[in-house]
This record gives sequence, structure tokens and C-alpha cells, in this order.
Amino acid sequence: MPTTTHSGVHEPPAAVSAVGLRKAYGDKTVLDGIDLRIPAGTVFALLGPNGAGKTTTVKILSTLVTADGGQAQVAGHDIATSPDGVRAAIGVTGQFSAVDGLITGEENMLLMADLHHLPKREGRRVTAELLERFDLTEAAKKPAQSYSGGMKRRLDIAMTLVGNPRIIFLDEPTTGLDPRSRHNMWQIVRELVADGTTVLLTTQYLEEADELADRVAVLNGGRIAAEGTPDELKRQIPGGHVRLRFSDPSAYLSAATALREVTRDDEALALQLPSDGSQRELRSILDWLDSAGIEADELTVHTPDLDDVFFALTGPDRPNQPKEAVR
Ligand SMILES: Nc1ncnc2c1ncn2[C@@H]1O[C@H](COP(=O)(O)OP(=O)(O)OP(=O)(O)O)[C@@H](O)[C@H]1O
Repeated sequence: MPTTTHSGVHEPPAAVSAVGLRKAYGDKTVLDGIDLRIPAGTVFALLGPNGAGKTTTVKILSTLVTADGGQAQVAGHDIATSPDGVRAAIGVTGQFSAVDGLITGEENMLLMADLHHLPKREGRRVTAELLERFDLTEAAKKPAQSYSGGMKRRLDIAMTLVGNPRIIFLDEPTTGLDPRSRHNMWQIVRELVADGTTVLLTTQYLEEADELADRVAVLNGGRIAAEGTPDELKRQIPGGHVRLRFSDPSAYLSAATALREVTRDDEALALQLPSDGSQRELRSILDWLDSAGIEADELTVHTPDLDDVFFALTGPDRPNQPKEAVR
């Protein structure tokens, strides 16, 4: 993919790039031509409703499933011709967790160290260090099935890090976690990226994408409906408005009659005007209210958030929407 910016300066190398990825199960198209470019050392969020194809994308990029069409490189290795190179460079955690519940957290870690052919002493050192880092030292000798959801996810990530991967795929890392565990997981992701790791995460949570991701792709019905930084996405869609609230019904009614292009909320005595929230627009609204002698009791500015983006792009009447995504 081209990597030259307007100024002619080269962008950082892509840790993951994909062009035209396609996948169908039977006559059901799951991925319908996915393009991705994830610069090294960044967090990229694949956001989408149930059944959008997020896990399928991660499985293809991690060589667990083969694509029917398209190409992808991960850490410079082609997923089709060099799957071993890809596997050596990545760590995958998430819905298909590697944690064995019957053995202890420590044993899970040591098993991973064996799989990576670490010498025994080195395996024990790395295990102790990672268990400590993920706050699992106390629980190390207990069977993993006794761990809470948050502890299992932390163990899963710790196991992934035994191989020292430069690229990590996190498939819905915080689904089902309580708010504290979710925030812990976010902190873990931030620390990984601060160390130079590239993270591709899938999520159904807009807040998570907004918190963590440098770039977000909204996947819907097997296609990328939009891609950009969270701020770019928010700017792309309408949803910004100014809300005026009145306590005096007659002031409300005269404002509602005088203002065109407003949405009325007669119960709350509130009017909503489309606005990009810019200083210029706000000033003109205020000037107009003054000149019309209208005084609102409350004025609030709403700028679009990722929720607006998500709903605008993944609604049930969007094209290519699979039935599953409408549940
Ligand atoms: N092995 C398979 N055989 C048949 N259909 C499959 C298979 N794997 C996935 N699918 C279908 O592909 C579609 C996309 O699934 P995928 O798991 O990639 O979605 P997702 O975006 O990760 O959703 P979720 O958020 O629910 O995990 C779904 O309709 C799913 O039923």
C-alpha cells in the first residue's frame, strides 16, 4: 500500500496491512473486501455489532482461518505464504482463550514457555516476572478455573507475552468484565503500546475504541463502513446540535414557532437545532435569540460521539447488513 504522505515523508511501516480480504461460509459472505493498514506501535480498533466479521478478520490475520480472497501482511510476512513467520511475530488472546482451567496459572505460563522453547530457568524467570506484572502472583498456584473473568483475561495476556510478540490481537478483551477490570485491561493495553507493541483490538464498546485506539474501523456487514481517528469519525456524521430548554411554556412556543429546522420536545419544553458546535454558529444562534427577544433557561451543546457514528453506520437499514447484526 502507498505510504507517502502529502509532505513526501514516509509513514511508519505497517505492522499489519490487508487488501481485499474476503471470506464466505457456504453462501454467506462474512467478509466482503476488507482493507486495513495498522502502523507499527499503534492501537487499531475494529468496531462492529455482533456478527459483523470482527473475529473472522482476527482469525484470518492470525492464520487460524484462510481467506477466500485478498492479501495480508503481518510483521512483513504474507499470511498465505509465510504463516509460520506471522505466528512467530504475533500474540492472540480473546474469545478463543488459551487458558487451561484445570492447571494453575503458573503451570499455564510454564507450558507456554515450553511451547516457545525457552530454557527451563528462563521460562521460570519470565513466568514469575509476568505473573507479578499482571498481579497474579498470589493466585499463581491456584487452578485457573477458580480465577475471576478479569484474572483469566490477565493470565491470557500474560501467556501471550511469554513469546514477546511485537503485534497483539485482542479479540473483545473486555467483554463481560466489570468496570474496574475493564479499566485495568485498558491500562495493560496502554502499557503494551508504550513499549512499542502494535495492538489490533476488536470491540463492541465505543467507549473502549475512543479510549484506546489511534484509529478505528467500523465493520458492518463484512465491509468497512468508515475508518479514521475517533475524532475524524465523529466529524464525518451529523449529530451535533444545540439544545435550548425553557421553563416558560409561552417562551417555548414562540421560540418553536419562530425557529425553523428545529426538533421539538413538547414534554421537556426543549428545542434542538442542528449545529456543528463551532463558535461562529453558536454566536449566530445567540444573536438570533437576542434579536427575537427569546430567553432560554438552558443551552447545551452536543457534539457527536462515537455512539452517533456507530448508530449512523451500523443501523439495521444499512446496506449489506447481515440478519445476525440486527438482533
Ligand atoms: N466457522 C463458521 N461457520 C459458519 N459461519 C461462521 C463461522 N464463523 C463465523 N461464522 C459467521 O460469520 C459471521 C461473522 O462472525 P464473526 O464471529 O466474525 O463476527 P463478530 O463480528 O466477531 O461477532 P461477535 O461480536 O458476535 O463475536 C457470523 O454470522 C457468524 O455466524
